[in-house]
Amino acid sequence: MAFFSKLRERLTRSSSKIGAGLDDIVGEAPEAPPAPPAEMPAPVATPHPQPVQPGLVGRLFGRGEKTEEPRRALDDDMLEELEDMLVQADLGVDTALRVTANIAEGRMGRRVSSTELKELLAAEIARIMASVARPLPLYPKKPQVVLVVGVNGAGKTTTIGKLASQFRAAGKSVVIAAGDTFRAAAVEQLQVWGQRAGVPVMVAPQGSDPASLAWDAMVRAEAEGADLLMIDTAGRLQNRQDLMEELAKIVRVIRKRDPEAPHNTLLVLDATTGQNALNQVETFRKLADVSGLVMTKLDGTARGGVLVALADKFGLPIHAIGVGEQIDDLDAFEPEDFARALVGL
Ligand SMILES: Nc1nc2c(ncn2[C@@H]2O[C@H](COP(=O)(O)OP(=O)(O)OP(=O)(O)O)[C@@H](O)[C@H]2O)c(=O)[nH]1
Repeated sequence: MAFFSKLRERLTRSSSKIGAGLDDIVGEAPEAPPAPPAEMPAPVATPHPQPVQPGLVGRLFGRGEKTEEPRRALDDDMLEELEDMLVQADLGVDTALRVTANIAEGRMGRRVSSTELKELLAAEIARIMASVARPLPLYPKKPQVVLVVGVNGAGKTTTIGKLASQFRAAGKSVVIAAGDTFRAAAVEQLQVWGQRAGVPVMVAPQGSDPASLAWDAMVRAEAEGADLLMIDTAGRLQNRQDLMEELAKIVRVIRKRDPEAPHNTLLVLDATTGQNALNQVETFRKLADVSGLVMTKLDGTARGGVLVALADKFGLPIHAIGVGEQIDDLDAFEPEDFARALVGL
C-alpha cells in the first residue's frame, strides 16, 4: 500500500477529531437559517456535512452532489472555537494561537466552508512542519553510530527494527546493540526484530554495563565494516540521574573509538502520550544531545496534533513516523501528506 494512503487510513482517529471539529465549527454558524418545520424534510441537516452521501432519502428529495457546503463568516467567535478545537487536538496553546491568527489574517468576515477551512489549516500545518521534515542523515563514516533514546514503551525497539530493515533494503549493513541490559524482555524483543530485519543483535549478560556492550559493538561494527551501528538504550526516567550517567558513559566510551560518535541521537516519542511528549523532549535534551525525533503510534491515537506542537516548539528534525506495528509501518515524514491527513482531507 502506498504510504500516503496508509497514512490517511491510519491517522483516522486524529483526522476525524480535527475534521469533524472543523465541520462542527462551520456547521454551527450563528447566522444559519432557522430549521424548517418538523414535517418538512430537512434539506441539509447532517451535523458533518462533508462529504455528502447521496443516500435513498437524499436522492428522493433531490439531495446529492449539488448540495452547497455550509459556510460561516470568519469572526472572533469562530476563531475562538477553532483555537479551542486545536488545543483539544493536542496542538498546544501557543501553536493553536499562532495557526488561528495566520488563518484569520486578511480573511476576517469572509464566508468559508469546512473544506476551505481544512485547506487553510493543512497549509498552515504543512508550513510549520516543512522545516523539520528531514530523513535521518546518512554519512560516509563507517560505522555511523545511531544512539536511540526514549522512555520505556515509546517504541524504541520497534523503531530500531523497522529502521534496520529499511537500511538493509537499501543495501546497508547494520549492527544492533541491545543496550537496555537490565530488561531481559527488551533484549529478547530486539532479537526478534533483528531476526525479522536480518541484522545481527549484540547482547550482554543481564545487568551488565551497557557502555561495555557499546564498546564491543563498536569493535564488531568496525571489524565487519558495518555501515551503521544502532544502539538501543534504557528508558528509566524514574531514576533520571542513573539514566543520565548511563547515557553519558555510553557516549564517552564510543567516543574513544570515534570522537564524532554518536552521529545521531534519535529520541523516540509515543504520540498517544499527547502533550507529555513535549516534556519528554525537554527532559531528554538534558540527558542527551538529541539530534532528531521519531514519533510512533500515530495510528492508535487522536492526539497526532502533538507532532505539530513539537515541530513548532523545538524545531528538531522529524526523521520518521510510525503508523503500525509491522516492519514496514515506518516512513519518512512528509509534511504535506501529514497535514492533509491530519485535518481529514
Ligand atoms: N500501533 C502502533 N504500535 C506501535 C508502534 N511502534 C511501537 N508500537 C508498539 O508499542 C509497544 C512498545 O514498543 P517497543 O518498541 O517495545 O518500545 P520500547 O521503547 O522499546 O519499550 P521497552 O522495550 O519497554 O523499553 C509494542 O507493543 C509495539 O508493538 C506504532 O507505530 N504503532
